[in-house]
Formats: sequence, C-alpha cells, structure tokens
Amino acid sequence: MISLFSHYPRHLSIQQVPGFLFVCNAHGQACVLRRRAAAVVELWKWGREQGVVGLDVVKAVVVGKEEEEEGEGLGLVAQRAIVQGEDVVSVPETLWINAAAIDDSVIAPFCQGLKTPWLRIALLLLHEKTNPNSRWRPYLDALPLALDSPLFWSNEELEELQGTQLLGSVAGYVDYVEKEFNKLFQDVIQANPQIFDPNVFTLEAFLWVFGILRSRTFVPLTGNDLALVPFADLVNHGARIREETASWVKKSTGLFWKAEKNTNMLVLRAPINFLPGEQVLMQYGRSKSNGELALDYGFVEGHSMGSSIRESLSLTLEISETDRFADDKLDIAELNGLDRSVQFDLLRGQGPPDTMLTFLRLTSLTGADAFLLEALFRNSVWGHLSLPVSHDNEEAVCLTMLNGLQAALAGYSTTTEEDIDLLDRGGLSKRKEIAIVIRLGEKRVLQELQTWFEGRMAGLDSLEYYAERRLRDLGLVDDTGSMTPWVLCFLLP
Ligand SMILES: C[S@@+](CC[C@H](N)C(=O)[O-])C[C@H]1O[C@@H](n2cnc3c(N)ncnc32)[C@H](O)[C@@H]1O
Repeated sequence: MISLFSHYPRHLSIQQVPGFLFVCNAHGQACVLRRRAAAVVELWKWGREQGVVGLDVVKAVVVGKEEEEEGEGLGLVAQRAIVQGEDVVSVPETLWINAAAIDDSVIAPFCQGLKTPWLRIALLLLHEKTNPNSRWRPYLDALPLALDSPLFWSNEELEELQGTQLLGSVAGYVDYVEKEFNKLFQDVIQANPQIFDPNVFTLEAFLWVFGILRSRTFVPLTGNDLALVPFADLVNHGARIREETASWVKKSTGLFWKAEKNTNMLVLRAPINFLPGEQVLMQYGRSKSNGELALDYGFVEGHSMGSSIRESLSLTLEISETDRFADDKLDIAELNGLDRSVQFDLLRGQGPPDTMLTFLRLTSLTGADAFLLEALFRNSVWGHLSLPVSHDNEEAVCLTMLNGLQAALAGYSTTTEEDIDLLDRGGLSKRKEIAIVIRLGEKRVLQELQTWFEGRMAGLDSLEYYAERRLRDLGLVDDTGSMTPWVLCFLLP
C-alpha cells in the first residue's frame, strides 16, 4: 500500500484578533498604509542620524494606489539612476534587530535558555513595540500591522483554499507557532509578568512576529544569524528580476588595524539597473512556488504572468509498513539516500521526476518481480528500477498514481475552468485571488500528472521491460526485439 497524499484538516480554526495588531479590511488597509507612509518620514530622519548610507538614493513610497487593497504596500523608488551591482542602502548592525541586540537588552537574561532564534527576536520585538522610548521606535511605527499570508486569513477566506496543499501547510505552521508559544509562555512569559505582559505576549502577537520575520528577512541574515534590518526590508519582489545574485549582502567595514571600529553593514545591492523613478526590486527566490510565496509574503505571481514556474506541488510517497517486503524495500531506499517516506516536488510542465518513478516501482514491486529484492541484486536493483520492470509493476504504478490523483483532484471545490473564469473576470479581493491562483496551479500540476500516467497506462504494451532488456544485454535478442537466429534454432524443435 502506498499513502499518496498527506491528509490535512479541511477546516481550520485560526482566530483573528481585531484591534491593534490586525486590521484587515480594504479601508483599514488604506488607513494603515497612510499611517505607515507618514511614519517613513520619521524613519528616514532616524536613519540619517544613525549613519545609514544611501537614504538619498531611494525613497520609500506607497506602491500603487493607496486605497487599493491589491498593492505591494511600501516600496523603494530610485531617486537617480542606479546601476547593477551598486550598493544602494547600507545599514549598520547597530540598527538590526538580532541576537546582538538581544544581548544588549533588558530581556537578555530571560532569553538565555532559548535555542530558537526567531522566538528570541519575537520577545525583543514585542518588548520594544510596547516601549514608547524604544531605540527602534521609528522602525516599529513603520512596520505593517496586517499581513496577507494565509496564516492571517479568516476561516471564510481559508475556505477558498479547500483541497489545497497550502491549506495543510497553513495548519502546520499555525500548529508549530502555537506549540512554540505555549512552551515559551510556560517557561518564560508566565514566570516574568513584570517584563513580559501576558496581554501583549499573546499567541496572536507571536504569529504576527512570525509573519513579519518570514516576510522581511533574507539570506544571509536567516537561521542563527536571523535579523530584521530596517530600510533594507522595504524592498519588494520583482518577478522580472532573473539574476540569482544576492541582493542582501553582509559587509564588514572599517580599518583592519582598528578592529574595534569594525562594524557589520547590511547592504542592499541592486540586482539590475534602475532608472530614476523606478521601483528598486529584488528577487525573493526563483525556485519558490506560489504556495511558498503566499505563505511567506502574502502574494503570488498570478496567471497573467504567463509563467508556470511557480506552479508546483509536493507529493509524499511511502513504503507501506504492512508491505511484506517493507524491510527489503526500505533497505534499498536507504542505500539510495531515501527514506520510508519521500517528498517529491512536482513542477508544472516537467512530468514526474525520474527518482519518483523509480521509488514508485520499488514500492509497487510484488509477485514474480520480487526476485529483484533479493540480496544478490542489492547494489544493482535501483538501476533496474529506473526503467520499467514488468507490465504488472508499471501498471500498478500507474493505477496507484491515477487513484491518488483522482482523490486529490476531488478534494477541490472548483474546476480549473471555473478558476480561470474567475481570474479572467477580475474584481477579486487580494486574498481571494491568491487562493484561486494557488488552487488552479495545484490542480494543473495534478492534471498534468494524470495525463502523463494515463498516457503511460495506454502505452504499457509498447514499453520494454526488465526481462527483454536482460535478453538484449545477453545478446539473446537484437535491437528490434527479435530473437537472434541461434536462439531461435535452439528454441525451435
Ligand atoms: C520585505 S517586505 C517589502 C516591503 C513591504 N512592501 C512593506 O510595505 O513594508 C515584503 C512584503 O512586501 C509585499 N510585497 C513585496 N513584493 C511584492 C509583490 N511583488 N507583490 C505584492 N506584494 C509584494 C508583501 O506584502 C511582502 O510580504
């Protein structure tokens, strides 16, 4: 038995807290943007005082129309021509919100046992947010309050994601944040209410910080070096940026013989040329799927972009524990760097990956083909499985996939045609459009796979299988598949 698709709850219960953290309607969005645009004036003043370089090269503005819910929020616009590779803005580490800032803060003693970098930063960010005299005040005032990642959608909005893998990921992320928060609440917050007001350090607030960190931090300031960098985090994503070179670059400045004067800078480097008045953009990740873009940043590259590279889906296949050959199959999988359960990333337009087909043949191996599982074949079996093994095995692979694909497609509440029609008609809210682009993309990948496996099923009789290949390798059949004359002589009475 193969478990094809991970099953996730279809309905989630994610509470949205009205008020200071989340303001979610279109009108609220416009107000928030106006407030943020005003806060940016103070931010620029603060940045100049604090030694940020390049604040005359770019200006922060509301991108698109303020009243438009669909906009990109704030963005950086070039005030003069900027050339590819130029250091646009450089922000000294003294302004970053990172591990070093925590060490300098009153909350440092409470963070000592905390291993997870984002939780430590969450504590600092929320602590500073409630401090009117915070040294990051102008930055904190310019941060968005509402985020469009599905982590922050209402249940009604999440309904639009019914059947999608993204919905499962949303549930997984919320669950993760909740577990981390509960532990932190017990170990740190509850025990120190004089420092961490339990009315401020709530699950909703942590989810907001989680969303802020996922949407505003970039390599190399991720993982253990996680840092929020004011100014540099105002750069938006440009689908047209094809360059893979990093736009966030960490630089050490100063004189090497005056080591104590050295300071780290985060440089926002131009990935391409920008004309005066053009928005300065970076590439958030060429290999990110629309699902990942939605989860991390709250936007997708829509179907109008005419590109399918963002349409993808992960498929988890596994060796059933009840399979009588499970141990041998697992042994072979492990010998080839895989596990009992393997996740495959499927991209639109690319068909099933070769490793997935090989793994599927392994999981489906049974009956007369099971001789390939014998120890004698242990080192060569993976190579044999990379090509069709037998009619029965290949048929089992196709049937398993087709059944799984059909079940997955049945989980969506709309058809591809309905989704395309909705997108073509337009007038959708930002979140609804994200949901439609996601479910359409997933369905297209699934349907493409369906077509591929149906085609394979129809052509089972014309495939070459292990037995024929073996005869050919031994020179017992020629390239056309006919028995060589001496074998025929031997076989004929
Ligand atoms: C690093 S911040 C960039 C600054 C942000 N626009 C702001 O208002 O503060 C990333 C966020 O900007 C928005 N964003 C960036 N690029 C976008 C794009 N191409 N389309 C829509 N929204 C975008 C998303 O809300 C994303 O989560």
